[in-house]
Amino acid sequence: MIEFRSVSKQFPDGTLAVDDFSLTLPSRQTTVLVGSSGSGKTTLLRMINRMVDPSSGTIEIDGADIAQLEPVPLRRGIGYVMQDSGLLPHRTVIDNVATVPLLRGVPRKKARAEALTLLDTVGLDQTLADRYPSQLSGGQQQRVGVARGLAVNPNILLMDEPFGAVDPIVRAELQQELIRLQSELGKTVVFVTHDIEEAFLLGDQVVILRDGGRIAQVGAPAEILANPADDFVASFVGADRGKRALHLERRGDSDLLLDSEGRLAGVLVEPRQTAHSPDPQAPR
Ligand SMILES: Nc1ncnc2c1ncn2[C@@H]1O[C@H](COP(=O)(O)OP(=O)(O)OP(=O)(O)O)[C@@H](O)[C@H]1O
Repeated sequence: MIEFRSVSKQFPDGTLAVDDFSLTLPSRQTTVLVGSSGSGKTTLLRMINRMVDPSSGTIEIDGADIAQLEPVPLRRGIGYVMQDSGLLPHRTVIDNVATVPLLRGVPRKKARAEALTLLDTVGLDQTLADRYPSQLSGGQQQRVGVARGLAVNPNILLMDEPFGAVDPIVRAELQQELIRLQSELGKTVVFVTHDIEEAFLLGDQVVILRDGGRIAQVGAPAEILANPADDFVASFVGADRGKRALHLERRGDSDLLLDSEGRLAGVLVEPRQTAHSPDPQAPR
């Protein structure tokens, strides 16, 4: 579990990127931070692995205040996947995936064997192992980026617009791949996007941000769709309602969450009926 408590970040030039942000991110679930450009998503993500330190407030991982942990080992134990894959251009695919395990002292042969297995995990043919990143498609590069993020077998996987730079078809494939991976691996995923459809597709918990990392609404996709907290959220989630991939429809006594082809993606359960399900905001 990751817990932000009254976290703010002001950069030296005075920009208040995050203003008093508090949130619990449950273990083994995907939390998606979604908001427009400059709303503080990347800053929030980078505070989890101490690439950025808060100006005030605390962040805990499983009860440990990360300000008390050494940044480098902390960072090496958390998977991080970025938009441009962040691969080292002069290293082969296999060496890119094995980089962090090697830095952590895993013997070379073992690190490479594990990296080969990870290529399978992310749906890449092992024959690509000896290519350089420039010899791969954008989608393949992103898969290598995900494999690299998983290489240290982290409990936490941070993903910063990982599918933002690929075309829509490849993007849809990568999204499905992540859903499959997550159902197998059960990581605590924190995913940043500015695409609300992607947020609803991938998120167990979706956090809609205004500027300054202020939370406009947090909840499961169906809850947000059914009860947008205010006009800001309503317009954010309904900007292209006509083409919406996921939408709610009332059938009899139930609110059903349907995809664009009318297939059932979920059933909305009223909060009062979920007394036994955990409240994602409740401290645990
Ligand atoms: N190193 C920095 N120094 C000063 N200001 C910064 C720095 N990094 C980010 N900011 C500012 O902090 C605010 C939040 O930035 P951040 O990158 O977290 O937003 P974001 O929601 O991830 O945006 P995007 O979707 O465009 O990536 C912005 O106003 C940005 O200009």
